[in-house]
Amino acid sequence: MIQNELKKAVGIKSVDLIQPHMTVGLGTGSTVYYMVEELGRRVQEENLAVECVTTSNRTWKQAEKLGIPLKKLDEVHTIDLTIDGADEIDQNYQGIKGGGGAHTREKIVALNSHQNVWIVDQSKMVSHLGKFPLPLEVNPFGSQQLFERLQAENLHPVFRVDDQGNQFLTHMKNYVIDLHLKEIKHPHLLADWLDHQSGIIEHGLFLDVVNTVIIGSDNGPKIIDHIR
Ligand SMILES: O=C[C@H](O)[C@H](O)[C@H](O)COP(=O)(O)O
Repeated sequence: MIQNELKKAVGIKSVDLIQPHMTVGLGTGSTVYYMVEELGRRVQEENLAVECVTTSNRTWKQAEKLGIPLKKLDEVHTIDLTIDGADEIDQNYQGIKGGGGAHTREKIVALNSHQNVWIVDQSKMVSHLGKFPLPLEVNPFGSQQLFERLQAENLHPVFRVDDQGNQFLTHMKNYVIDLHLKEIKHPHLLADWLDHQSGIIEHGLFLDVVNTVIIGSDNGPKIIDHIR
């Protein structure tokens, strides 16, 4: 199966986990796109009653068009379930997110959710994290000094640029620095160090977050449940 078909299959499958009257977090990305389309269909055709918060303007616009009831994060008390994509998941179900630069809002929503589900095609499953560059959302103020600090630590930073070669901006108008690490041997130690650097708004290591992973494979979606 081609990659988009795998993404579509897991996107559709994940909507089965949404129960009536849940508050649901909607992630961001090309896999989540299919989940949101299917959720919109069930809201429209099957009167599935839910309220949703989103992790990006992109997802908000898509969900709004489909008539999915939306709330701002600060308007809800709890989030029952969040469904999101991931860029890499290792054998301990730790992840890297932020390939689209949406990881700050994604992490805020994830850490406020009772359950987190990641939907991925099989290419995202890896033995060790780090082949995918680790995204950092950084404050533009002092970003050059931060960049040099990251260089001095041998973390191989690269400022992300957009298609036109301009500085990539997140929707909060911050920069993204990607760390080209090849392999992250100690994800918790790295996350802890990054958490203590001024100027880093959020990094893309999502550790001990996910409860369920749905992996798209040629044999159909495979659900790994009760991870934590
Ligand atoms: O910033 C982007 C998000 O973290 C996405 O969830 C992640 O990049 C996976 O996206 P996709 O499903 O398009 O590969």
